[in-house]
Amino acid sequence: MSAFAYFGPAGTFTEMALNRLLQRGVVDGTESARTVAADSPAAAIAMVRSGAVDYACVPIESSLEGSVPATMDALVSPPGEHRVQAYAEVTLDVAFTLAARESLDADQVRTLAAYPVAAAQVREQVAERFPHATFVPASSNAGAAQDVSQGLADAAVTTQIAADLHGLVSLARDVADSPDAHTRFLLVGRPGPPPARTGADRTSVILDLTNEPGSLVTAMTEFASRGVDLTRIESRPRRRGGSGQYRFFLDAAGHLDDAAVGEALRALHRGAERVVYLGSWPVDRNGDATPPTDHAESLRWFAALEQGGD
Ligand SMILES: O=C(O)C(=O)C[C@]1(C(=O)O)C=C[C@@H](O)C=C1
Repeated sequence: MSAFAYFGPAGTFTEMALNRLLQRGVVDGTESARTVAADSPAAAIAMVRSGAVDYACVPIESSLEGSVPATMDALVSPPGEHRVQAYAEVTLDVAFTLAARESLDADQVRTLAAYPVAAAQVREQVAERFPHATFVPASSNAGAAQDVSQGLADAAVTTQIAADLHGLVSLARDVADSPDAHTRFLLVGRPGPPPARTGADRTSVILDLTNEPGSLVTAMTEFASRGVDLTRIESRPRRRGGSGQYRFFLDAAGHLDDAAVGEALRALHRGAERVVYLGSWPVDRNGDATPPTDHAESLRWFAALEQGGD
């Protein structure tokens, strides 16, 4: 049996994402899984590092709010600790339920408990439908429902599951400022062999670069010159070692076993101060993950030369 932590409590989108990953059987041990709620993405990942659980499911990227900083910072290993590695991803459509302890008119909603990432995704809709409401921060979408059930706010921006779990009444369903809002989640474990290449994979690395002109351009060129598409580039402060020091999170289309990606990573390792491999895994919703194919052809040509071929 394997244990899986998720950013909880029960009823978050992250729990739904984990359930989807378990149904798909993306790693060993999903048939008899034990799931554990954690207070934050960082707490879920810390449980992986300490060995308390085998995997953690965490949100990584929202289509409306961008990368989730709390998760990115937690993916960076503290000095002296092993890295963590992602093995799978799932993308969920995200629409929120606004719920209260009893049926309320729109102008009776004065305080609205919301996880800040969620508030940012419904701000326009809320201003239109609940013009007198002010957001008060909650610890997660499910936490918002819990707060309302305890009388801490008039209504919650939450998930339908969490509203039901806490016995709340829905005031509005499917609320989102963009109709195709979605969030991508990662399943993170301790280091191991990546899942087999599928031909539609994502590879992720964290780079610490020397602070000198052109170091980021040079790193990105290792991918570009090999025809590898970068699907996400983010920077975060290093938090240690003084202000103005950043690290870079790069997602590339392709797998460690795609020749072009492997070569790019080896070149990065030669040039960067530190390269942390975050894994290679199948892309859930494809569109931008096709690895370059011509590179394998150049390797075949080179191998043939060594054998005396043309
Ligand atoms: O609180 C939740 O329900 C979560 O799963 C977290 C989270 C996030 O942090 O991005 C996930 C999806 C939504 O975009 C809003 C919140």
